[in-house]
Amino acid sequence: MIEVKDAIKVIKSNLKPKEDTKTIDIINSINMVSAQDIYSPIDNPPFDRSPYDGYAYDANINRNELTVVGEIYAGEIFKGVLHRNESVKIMTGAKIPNGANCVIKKEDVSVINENKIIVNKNLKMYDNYIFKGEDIPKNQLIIRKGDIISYESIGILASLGIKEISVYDNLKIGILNTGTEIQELDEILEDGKIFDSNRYILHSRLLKRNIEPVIIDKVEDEIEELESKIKNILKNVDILITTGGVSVGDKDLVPKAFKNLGGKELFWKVKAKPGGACCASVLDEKLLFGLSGSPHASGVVYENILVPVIEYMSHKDSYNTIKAIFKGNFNKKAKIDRYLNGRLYTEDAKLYVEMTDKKDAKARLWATLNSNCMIKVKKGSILEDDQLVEVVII
Ligand SMILES: Nc1nc2c(c(=O)[nH]1)N[C@H]1C(S)=C(S)[C@@H](COP(=O)(O)OP(=O)(O)OC[C@H]3O[C@@H](n4cnc5c(N)ncnc54)[C@H](O)[C@@H]3O)O[C@H]1N2
Ligand code: MOO
Repeated sequence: MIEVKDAIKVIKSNLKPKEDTKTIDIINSINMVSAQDIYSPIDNPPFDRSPYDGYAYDANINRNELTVVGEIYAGEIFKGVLHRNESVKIMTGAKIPNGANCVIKKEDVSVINENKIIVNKNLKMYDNYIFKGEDIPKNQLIIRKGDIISYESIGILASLGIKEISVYDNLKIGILNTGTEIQELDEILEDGKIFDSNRYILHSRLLKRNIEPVIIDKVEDEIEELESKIKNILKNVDILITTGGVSVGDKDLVPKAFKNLGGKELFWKVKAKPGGACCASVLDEKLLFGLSGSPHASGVVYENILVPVIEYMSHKDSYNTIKAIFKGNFNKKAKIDRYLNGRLYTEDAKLYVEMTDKKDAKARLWATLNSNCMIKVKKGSILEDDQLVEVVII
């Protein structure tokens, strides 16, 4: 039995981040990890432009009455050159014409007629003037290899005309739900059987992290069939996650199957409550991870061990824990770290967390319904009202 942090460590030391890359349209790149440094190929903005609707002119005027010699809208250009005491009516975003070096807002002029204005403010050169490349100059490093693509970075890429980028390929993950008792949702529930909820929870958990499982299958508690399914799935995945069959029962065959197939066992059982029943092996640089069949227990291990591992293998690092003020009481001491279903909420600009399952019954799915986090109770401790607690964002 090892600590959660050591479980993560031992997996990381036996597996490398996935190096495969692919080139994709930026529209599909949200939350992907860039596999390249990206430099700006152009200046942004690509030309000197006006920040206001107004009039562009040379600030070195020698009178405040100016002749209006033309008008430019955004997207258009003024072909001539402005002379002193001449101006051009200009709209926000339009290219500032040659000869002009400032823009006066429309509100700051008196219009005499179509061809004449009086400027009511003294502007200096480059007042109200946006320079070419002022936002992002050409050759600027905008995204580093390893950066997670955000919608802001997608916006910047688009503004620079970059349509495709190279990213690390998604991890290929397979799900294998084990158990003779589990049934498909469209079957009639037989006596002694249950519907397979783990598959749906796990699939959704992966989707939430932008990972579409490549294979989803189920298998009864029969060692040969189990081994053969695992073997087949492994051909196409980087990580295989199983649920069920990892404890000490006669039909808890998953650790045995991993071993029989030649997997190197990294651990069996971790110090977490619930979730202690789980196992991990590596085989051909792939991770075989056996989660417990119990839905909350498997969620604890998924969020606290698998997420950091998945993030690591995806070149990310975002195991999120924060501190919040605990509301309520929890008096059960345990010899190992415990994880409670919780709900974070804010009140008067403070972050609070409360339990969603007063009984902390590990098998209860209901308690997970309104949960948005897990509350960590360190071994040997209890929780008191208003104390600060560590919370894992899920
Ligand atoms: N003698 C002992 N018995 C058990 C121990 C122990 O230490 N000694 N540990 C208990 C704990 S804690 C847990 S957790 C479970 C872990 O069991 P497994 O991981 O082997 O999982 P199963 O036995 O296959 O299933 C547990 C539970 O979850 C239900 N289940 C299974 N698959 C699904 C699914 N796809 N969807 C919904 N529910 C599922 C299954 O029917 C069981 O009720 O072992 C304890 N026993
Ligand atoms: O070990 Mo079980 O996995 O506590 O719920």
